[in-house]
Amino acid sequence: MKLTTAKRIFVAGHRGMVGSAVCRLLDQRKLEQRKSDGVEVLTASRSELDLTDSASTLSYFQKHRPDVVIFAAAKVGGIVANKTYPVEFLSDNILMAISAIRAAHQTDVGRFLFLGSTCIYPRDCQQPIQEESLLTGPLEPTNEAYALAKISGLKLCQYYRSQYGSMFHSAMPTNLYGPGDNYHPEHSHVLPALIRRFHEAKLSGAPSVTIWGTGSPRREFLYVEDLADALLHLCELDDPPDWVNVGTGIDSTILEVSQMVAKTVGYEGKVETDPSRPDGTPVKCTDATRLHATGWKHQVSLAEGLQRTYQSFLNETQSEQLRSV
Ligand SMILES: NC(=O)C1=CN([C@@H]2O[C@H](COP(=O)(O)OP(=O)(O)OC[C@H]3O[C@@H](n4cnc5c(N)ncnc54)[C@H](OP(=O)(O)O)[C@@H]3O)[C@@H](O)[C@H]2O)C=CC1
Ligand SMILES: C[C@H]1O[C@H](OP(=O)(O)OP(=O)(O)OC[C@H]2O[C@@H](n3cnc4c(=O)[nH]c(N)nc43)[C@H](O)[C@@H]2O)[C@@H](O)[C@@H](O)C1=O
Repeated sequence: MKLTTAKRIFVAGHRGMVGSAVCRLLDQRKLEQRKSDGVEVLTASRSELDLTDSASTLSYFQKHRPDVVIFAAAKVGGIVANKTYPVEFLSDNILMAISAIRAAHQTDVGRFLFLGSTCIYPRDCQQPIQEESLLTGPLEPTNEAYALAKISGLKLCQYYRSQYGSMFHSAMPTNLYGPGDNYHPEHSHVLPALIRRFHEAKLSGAPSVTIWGTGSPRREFLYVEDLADALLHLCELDDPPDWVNVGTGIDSTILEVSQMVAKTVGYEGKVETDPSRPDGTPVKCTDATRLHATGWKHQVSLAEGLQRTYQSFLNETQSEQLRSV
């Protein structure tokens, strides 16, 4: 089953940054026009469907019978949220993955695309990170819980595919950013945290902004609308990889990235570091060879993506829709 032949497409986590970008892209591609042929994009808020509840998840799948599932629901957060709440990051994410993947099998879903993260790879694995590095060494302690849940989801998809022939496969996105991100000062990822902090410093005229850690870790960033495009592309492949990195192959230090954010926001003060805060993985950059071999490459540079994200941050702040949870 391919996306373009599906009648019912379930986007799990449609209110999140990734799920909402996938829904916007489906809409742009006029899948809505196929409504006359009975094509539907299915969504369910958490109050309608708690995906950690396997019985409710199975009944939802039995009732709505999706053909294709893009699974962008998860408990998500930055380095401090992951480090502080390992119980929830492991248990919620593993329950969601197992409930949904099993329900998909039990209701004959034609394609299931699971989303993991590049934090599944060993902390000190060879760079750039190839898919083959999975399970070759210890995980980064700050996100071990989340990574274990994501590895389980990826492996469960792979096992259903090999044991039952199900078209279940996974994408491992690198660090993401873009419209609809979470701007919580402590729990968010680095880019939304810094956009907010530099913006507030500009407004208050603060002489300096402090970033966490030493500023030396290297990270790769992908604009969420590029990710949405990659996910739809993967859903069209006849024989997709069991799991594939989705990234740009380009990384920068956190200090360099913070200077880019300052420039985007128009902040002219100093940038200071706080080494008492965790650095996490020293380097995390994907090898995008497997992805490129499927015929997909990112389009949006970090400088351009930051401009677009800052604009959406300003719009979200003005309309009081800023997510900060
Ligand atoms: N953001 C990033 O940098 C990266 C994200 N990813 C992966 O991409 C996917 C999407 O992440 P992102 O969009 O950033 O995350 P968000 O936090 O923005 O969105 C997550 C979505 O999952 C929903 N959700 C959480 N728990 C439940 C539950 N128990 N039942 C039903 N729905 C639930 C949330 O619902 P509600 O709106 O009600 O809270 C929300 O809509 C995740 O799998 C994540 O692991 C991978 C790499 C990097
Ligand atoms: C996507 C990925 O995201 C998480 O891993 P992470 O890559 O470490 O994510 P992060 O965005 O929170 O931090 C990146 C770097 O940036 C530095 N940093 C500076 N200043 C701020 C700051 O103000 N906030 C944050 N969060 N980080 C900051 C921070 O110290 C670190 O060195 C995983 O837990 C897991 O969720 C996962 O898969």
